[in-house]
Amino acid sequence: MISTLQYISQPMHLENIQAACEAGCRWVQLRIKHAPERLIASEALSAKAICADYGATLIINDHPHIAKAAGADGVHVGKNDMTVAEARKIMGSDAIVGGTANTLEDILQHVQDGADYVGVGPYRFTTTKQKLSPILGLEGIYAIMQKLKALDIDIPIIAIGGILAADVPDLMRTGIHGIAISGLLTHTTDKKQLVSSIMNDIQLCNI
Ligand SMILES: Cc1ncc(COP(=O)(O)OP(=O)(O)O)c(N)n1
Ligand SMILES: Cc1nc(C(=O)O)sc1CCOP(=O)(O)O
Ligand SMILES: [Mg+2]
Repeated sequence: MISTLQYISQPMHLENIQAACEAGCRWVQLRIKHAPERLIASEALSAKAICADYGATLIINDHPHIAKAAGADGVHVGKNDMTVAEARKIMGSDAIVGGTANTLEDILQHVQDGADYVGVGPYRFTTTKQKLSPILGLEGIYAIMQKLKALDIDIPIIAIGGILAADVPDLMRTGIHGIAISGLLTHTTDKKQLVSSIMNDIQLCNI
């Protein structure tokens, strides 16, 4: 089952992951950019231990070999990484493999490659990721969801990029499965309140 609320980690990764889990988030993506692979591998092992304590799913960004070695639940790959199909070969059929999309065509490719979910963004401008694809906004995400519906394609779509708590109801009404947040949760003091109010909004839109 793909969670409807996903936390994407930021520096002070282990502390932030612990805090996200403590606040009630049960899906974590370890996203460490521009660091030696041995450091990412060691952080992945520690992140795995934290997530195991909370029964949280752990996804490793960009690095299927590290994900597999750490016993993570899955991996997320984007345009500048290996393909979902290549990542699947490394991770095996039981693992979770997610891919990034900015267009309907990207999504269709990931579906063909056997993705379990697709992260679609950016919803709005964000400084968390460099070299952003074109901003989709609510209209862009809605248009993509309508096209998927017309094609009868049912894959969990996770919106990402600059998402704020107030965006959640409108975003969920486009038909997406859930959202991924990074800066919002990282920089919020009352994380428990934020997570529970977002989860509440997500649930209300699923009734
Ligand atoms: C859920 C989710 N969606 C999209 C991304 C972005 O992945 P990618 O395009 O590979 O960019 P980086 O995160 O590697 O900078 C993601 N990580 N998670
Ligand atoms: C990791 C990532 N991928 C994106 C994409 O558009 O593919 S946007 C993004 C950053 C998400 O962090 P925040 O919630 O702080 O904006
Ligand atoms: Mg990537």
